[in-house]
Formats: sequence, C-alpha cells, structure tokens
Amino acid sequence: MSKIRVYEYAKAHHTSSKEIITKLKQMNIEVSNHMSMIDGETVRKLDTVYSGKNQQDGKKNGQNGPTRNERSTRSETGDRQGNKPENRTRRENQKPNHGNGQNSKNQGDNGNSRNNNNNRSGGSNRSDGKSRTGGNNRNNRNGQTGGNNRSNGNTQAASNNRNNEKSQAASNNRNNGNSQNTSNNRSNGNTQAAGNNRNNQNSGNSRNNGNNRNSGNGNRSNNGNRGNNGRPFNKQKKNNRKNKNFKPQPQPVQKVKELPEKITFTESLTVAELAKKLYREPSEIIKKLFLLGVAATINQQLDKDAIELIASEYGVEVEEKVIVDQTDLETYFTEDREEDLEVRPPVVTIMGHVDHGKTTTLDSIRHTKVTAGEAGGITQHIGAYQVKVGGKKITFLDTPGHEAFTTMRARGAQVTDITVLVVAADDGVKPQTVEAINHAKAAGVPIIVAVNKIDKPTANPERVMQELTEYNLVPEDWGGDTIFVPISALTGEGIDNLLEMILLVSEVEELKANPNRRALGSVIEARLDKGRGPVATLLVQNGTLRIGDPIVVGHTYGRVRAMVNDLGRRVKEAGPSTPVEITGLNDVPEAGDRFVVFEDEKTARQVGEARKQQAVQAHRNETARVSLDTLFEQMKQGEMKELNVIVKADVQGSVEALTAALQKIDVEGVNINVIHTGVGAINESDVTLASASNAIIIGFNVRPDNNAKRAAETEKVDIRLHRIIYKAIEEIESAMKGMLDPEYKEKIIGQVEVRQTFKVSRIGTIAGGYVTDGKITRDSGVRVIRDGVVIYEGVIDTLKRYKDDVKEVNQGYECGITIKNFNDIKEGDVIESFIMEEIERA
Ligand SMILES: Nc1nc2c(ncn2[C@@H]2O[C@H](COP(=O)(O)OP(=O)(O)OP(=O)(O)O)[C@@H](O)[C@H]2O)c(=O)[nH]1
Repeated sequence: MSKIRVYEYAKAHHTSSKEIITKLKQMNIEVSNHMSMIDGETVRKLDTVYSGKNQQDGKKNGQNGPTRNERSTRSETGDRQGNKPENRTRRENQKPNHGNGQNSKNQGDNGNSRNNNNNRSGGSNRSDGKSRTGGNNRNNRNGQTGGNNRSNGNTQAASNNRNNEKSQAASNNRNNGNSQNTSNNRSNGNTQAAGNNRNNQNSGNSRNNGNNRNSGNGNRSNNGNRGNNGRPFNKQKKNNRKNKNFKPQPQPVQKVKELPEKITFTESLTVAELAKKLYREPSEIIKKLFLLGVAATINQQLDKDAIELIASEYGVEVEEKVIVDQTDLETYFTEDREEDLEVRPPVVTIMGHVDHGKTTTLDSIRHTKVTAGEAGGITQHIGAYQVKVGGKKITFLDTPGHEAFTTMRARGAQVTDITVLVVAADDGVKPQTVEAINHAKAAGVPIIVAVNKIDKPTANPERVMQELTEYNLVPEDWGGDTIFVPISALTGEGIDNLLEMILLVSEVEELKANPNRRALGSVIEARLDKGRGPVATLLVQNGTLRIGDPIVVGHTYGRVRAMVNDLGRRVKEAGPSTPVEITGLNDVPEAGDRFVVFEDEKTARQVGEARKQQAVQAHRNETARVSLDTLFEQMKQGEMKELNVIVKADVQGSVEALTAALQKIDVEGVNINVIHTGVGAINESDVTLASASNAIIIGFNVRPDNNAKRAAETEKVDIRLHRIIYKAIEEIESAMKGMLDPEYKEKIIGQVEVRQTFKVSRIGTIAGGYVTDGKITRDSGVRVIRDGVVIYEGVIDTLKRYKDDVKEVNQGYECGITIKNFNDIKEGDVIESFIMEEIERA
C-alpha cells in the first residue's frame, strides 16, 4: 500500500485522526499530526487493529459512524440481507447524535431502541405478520424504485402510506430549508407518538436518526416508518451513485452546499468563519469540536491545529496563507537554491586615515585597469566602478572612507564584501585607521591591508604591520591570517598584487548570486539631475536588472528608463555586483536604500506609495534606538543580548581604564561589547558607527562636536558624558539592572511680586504678594530673586489667601507666603515658583 495521511486512514476506517494518532503512539510510531503521512508498513499494522475493529464496531456499537455513503451501502445490504445489517447501520448512525447532551441521551435510547427495534422488527414480523418481514425488505426496495408506498400499503393502513407519501412529498420541499428529520417527524407525526418527534428533533440533521425514530416507534407504525426509511435510503443510494467516492456530508435532499475542496486561512479563524468556509452551520462545527474535547463558542478563535482537525473531519484540505508584508523590501531578499547560484564579482570598499592615499589608490586601479581594458570608454563617476583582472571582475565603491560605508550599513545595506585598509607606510596607524578597522569588524567584512606609499624613502611597512597586530590584524608571515600588500598608489607598484589578493579573498568568501531572477540591491548614490530627473546608482546584488523593469527603490518607484554603466555606456541589463546609473524614478532615493524589481508596474507603484506613507509615519514616530533609559526594557523583552558601546575620552589612559571597567560589568544576560574607542571629541563618525551598530557612546571628559550633536539628535544615538569613571560604570550597571534613577527637570511655574511684608512673632516674615505670572503652589520650590540675583532657594512654609491655607494661587490674585527658614524677604523681591518634573524616558 502506498503512503496515506493519518486523517485519510482515519476516514477510511471510520474513526478519528486522534484515535489513529494515539494508536500509532502505542505502537511506538511517531506522527506529528493528522496530516502526517504513514507508510504501507504502518498501514498494515493499523489494519490489523482496525480491520477487525471495524467489523466489531459495526456489530457492537458503531460509535465511529461511517460516511453516509457507506452507511447507505450498508443499509442497502441490510435491506437486502435482512434486519441485522440494517441494525448495524442504525447503530453506526449514532454518531451525529453526539452533538449535545440531549442527543446523546437519545442516542443511547435510540441505540437501545434500535436494537429493540430489530428485535421488535423480528417481533413485529410476528405481530404484523407477513407485512413486516417481507414488507420491510420490500419496502426498502420499493422505496428505491418508488413503489414503496404501495408495498407499505399492503401491510398497513392506507392512511399511513398516504401520510408517508404526503410527508415525503412535503419533506422534499421542506427539506430544502429544514432537516430531513423534521420532515420525517412530520410524516411520522401522522402515525407516531409525539415522543418520537422530540427524539427526532434532538437527532439533528442526520437522516439515520430517522431510522432511530422509526425504530423507536411501536410495531404498528414500523411499516409506515419503514416506508419512510425506504425513501431516505433510497435517496442515499442515489446520492451514493452520484458520489462514488467518499463524500462525508452529502445531505442530498437538503440544499447544503457541497464541501469545498480546500479552504485557506491566515493565522486563525473563528468557529463562525470556519463554518462559513465549509458551508456548514456553526453548530455543526461546535459539535465536532466538542467531540474533539474542545468546548468552543461561535466567536472563538481556532488555531491552525483545530482548523486542520475539523477540516480533516470533512476531508477538506487546509492551506494557511502567511501574510507577507509586501512593502517590506527585505522580504524580497530571499535565499536562492544552491544550484541557481553563480560566482559574482566581489564588491570592495577602500578605507583608511586622511591622506593615506585612498583616492589615489582608487584612481590608480581605475586608470590602469579600466581605461586600458575598455578602450574608448570615458570614465564617469557614478559612485562605483568595475575592473577586469584576468577575466574576473572586481567592483569598487569609489566613495572612499568608512563614513559612506557605515552610512550605507546604517540604512541596512551591507554591500561591501571586502575592505581594503589603506595605511601610509610613512605615517602608520592613525585614529581613522582604527575607526575603519572597527567599522569593518562591526560589519563582519574581511580586511586586506594595503601598506601604501612604499615608494617614499621614509616608508616603514614593518612598523605598520607591527602597529596593526594590536588590532588583531596579523600578517600571514607572522602567523596571522591578514593579507598585507605593499603598494605605491602613486607609481602603481603592487596594485596588481592587491587586485589578485582581492580575487583570492573573494574566492575564499565564495561570493555567489543568482543572475536569473528579478534584480535586488542597494543604492550607492542618488541625486536630482536637472535634465534627467532623479538619477540613482544602483548596485545589483542579486538577479539581473533590465531596462523597463518596474522597480521600487527605497521610498520611490518607477520603471528603469535608461541604464548607464561606469564607463558612461548605455546598457540593457546589469547582473550581480554590477553598478549602474538609472533614471525613471519618481523621486530621489537615498544612499543605502534597498531596491527590488517587481513583476508589474502596478505592484511596484502600490508598494512604492505604501512605503512612502510608511516613511512619513516612521519619521513621525522615530524608531527607538538603544539608550540606557530603555536598555532594561529591551533586555527584559529579550531584544538585547549585547550592549554595544563606543568609548571616547580625553586621554588614552582614561580610554583604557574605562574600557576595562566596562568589560568587567557583570549583569546576567547581557554582554558589553566595546566596538570602538578613541581619544578626542565625539565626532560624527562615532555617531554613524553607533547608529549602524545600535550602540551607545560614552564620553569621558570629552564633548560631542556640533556635527556629532546634530547627527546624534537625528539618529537618536544615546551619548552619555561623564567626568568620573566610576559614575559612568555605575550608570551603565544600573541601567542594565533596570535601576536607573528617574531624571528630573526644573520647570518654572509662576512668579509672585512681593508688595508688602509683615513680621509676625513666632511665624516670621510674611510676604504679601501678587501672582504676576503662572501660579504658585503649596508644594512648589521657590527662589527669592532680588535685582536679578537669586538670593535664596527653598520651599514654601505656608501659602494663604486671606486667612485660609490654600493649595495654589493663580495669576492675578494676591496671597500671603512664608518661606521655610527664610525671613529676609523684602518688598520688591520676586518669588519664583518651580516644580521638578520627571522627564519622560524615551
Ligand atoms: N609618494 C606617494 N604619495 C602618495 C601615494 N599615494 C598617495 N599619495 C599622496 O598622498 C596624498 C593624499 O592622497 P589621497 O589619495 O588624496 O589620500 P586620501 O586618503 O584619499 O585622502 P582623503 O581623501 O583626504 O581622505 C596625495 O598628495 C597623494 O599624491 C603613494 O603611493 N606614494
């Protein structure tokens, strides 16, 4: 036997998936849920249990009701073979009755009555004579052919048959809206006791309950009932013929909609929603859930498991639709299958200290390689260029420096594969060299060191190597794994070697992309061109970009109108790692923005417009960066595992002391990671790095310069300034423990002009004043200002209006004030009232 799903097996064996799963567990066969596949072997094992059990079920209790088709088949057999199989059918039909307590009771009764009925039918044979035994079978057969009534008529009162006739006719009509049972009830009502009718009502929709009903009737009415039964059975058969294969809910007479083949949902469905999708009454779903041990209300949300379980009960396939945020461009940056990947050129950024030769190196590479290789090309600055070395391409971002690199990274674009760190051999490691190292390390990008200016007589490459070992950049010759290439950007010496090394590292990095998909990548730079409109240099990071592609770039969108490469040539397509300048966007994007090509322009426009809206909204809300104030919250929510810190101080000694002390802080769950240290003022580069790495900056005896201040404000970077090391440590530690004291800010709330003073023994000097501005409150702090100078600061002792103590006095009113421990108040003094307000933490 081939593989089969648990629920299919359960269906086929008239049992619940749950029971099969339990049974399998008992057999030590693990299945996760009802959708799990079971193999032939397992099926055989199950068969040993269920094939026997089924028969028994059939004989003994029929708890696991068969599908109706089966039921009808059996009843058919029963009809042909005699009472016993019919009896089985009836018992099996108990299942639908489980729906509510009353029903179950009835079932029990019915079950009994059914049995009894069989007995009775035997008995009835006796009592009714020929009519019953023969009549029964015949009836059923007749029922099939439509001659039922007549055969019944032979044995019973004609009126009964007529009733049946009528009732059936009526039932056919009525059934359109109601259950068959009801109709049966009515027909039975003519012939039977009212008690039956109640049973019928309880029985719910199932036709089989009709049997029960009939069974419950006295012998006298059995014939009539059988007549009734005959018809439904008959109908069942017709239905059976229609649906050869299993159809769990074929209520043929009712206009119940066919079950859908498949239903879909996202996240969850309420019982009512699921019922609607399955074209079933919610009560039916609630019953099923009840049988599965879940007491649910109509508005209850069902989880995926419950939905699948219920759907499997009906044999309906379920598909969960995961909502993808179409506007999140990151979701399009999906992994490719290994077999679709092809090697792509590395993207290289050149970093280093001022004047160490970054630009000269970039120019040197470009001139020797680009112009020589691509004859006739007029190099054009588009923010990046490609060179060919031995048939392999390398892409250089030609905005040197780590600022651009980190700005891009801060915007989520990690475009660089390899960093070339240019260090002048005559100058050695300088602050920006260290910054560059830290920026590259924070981004996890491999570093190749280009020791530049080796043509200079003062060049000392050894010293550079020595100094860099301090930053874990150890040359291979010295047992490390960093590639050092001595070059002279000016003379071109060593440039070829540098390029070779870049290719070597890129090979190790196994840089690959899939050229056969819609393009995705990042913006290198963008500007507004007077003639051409918005112009953006895009770096294709995956896929192939083509002219005419509908595209979303950051918060802009459009269609790629024209593409120009770094040689100023028009191109029709650009593969992975290729920089191209495009036009056709509706607005100017920003460097570091992501771009994604869409299938059609409509979607691109929708996504682009939605992103624009979001950007406006986001700008209003401003994303929360890590700050000491929110650190504890983020730690609690498990968002922070590592606190990135940048340390800037006045002297190297302080930097080291502070760094060492920070690293010793031991608070469970969070590590402190000092990503960059430096001597001197906090600069813009520190802020960009902090922003890109979600770090906080600690300044010791240093201040941020104006650019840094501005950048920190816009980027929402938390800068903490200290003059005492242990205070800095304490602050971080308490922030990590969630014990940062609230911050207070003074707020001046009013001014009182002293117009008179009264000296009262035992009380002191009372100032008779007039509130000229704002108000003064009983609990506010006060400052006594005389001739623009604060002469006393304290708190109010009493505040009165006439003789009454008051809580506050507003502008335009007079009041009497005494100040605690201060009696030197004079006419003309101004009493300033203030309160300390807690600053809301971001
Ligand atoms: N002798 C010698 N001079 C060099 C070499 N490389 C660069 N220079 C000189 O060093 C100076 C600075 O070079 P740049 O390429 O502008 O340095 P940079 O790192 O780009 O400088 P910034 O753009 O200011 O950060 C220029 O005068 C270059 O001519 C070299 O290999 N040898």
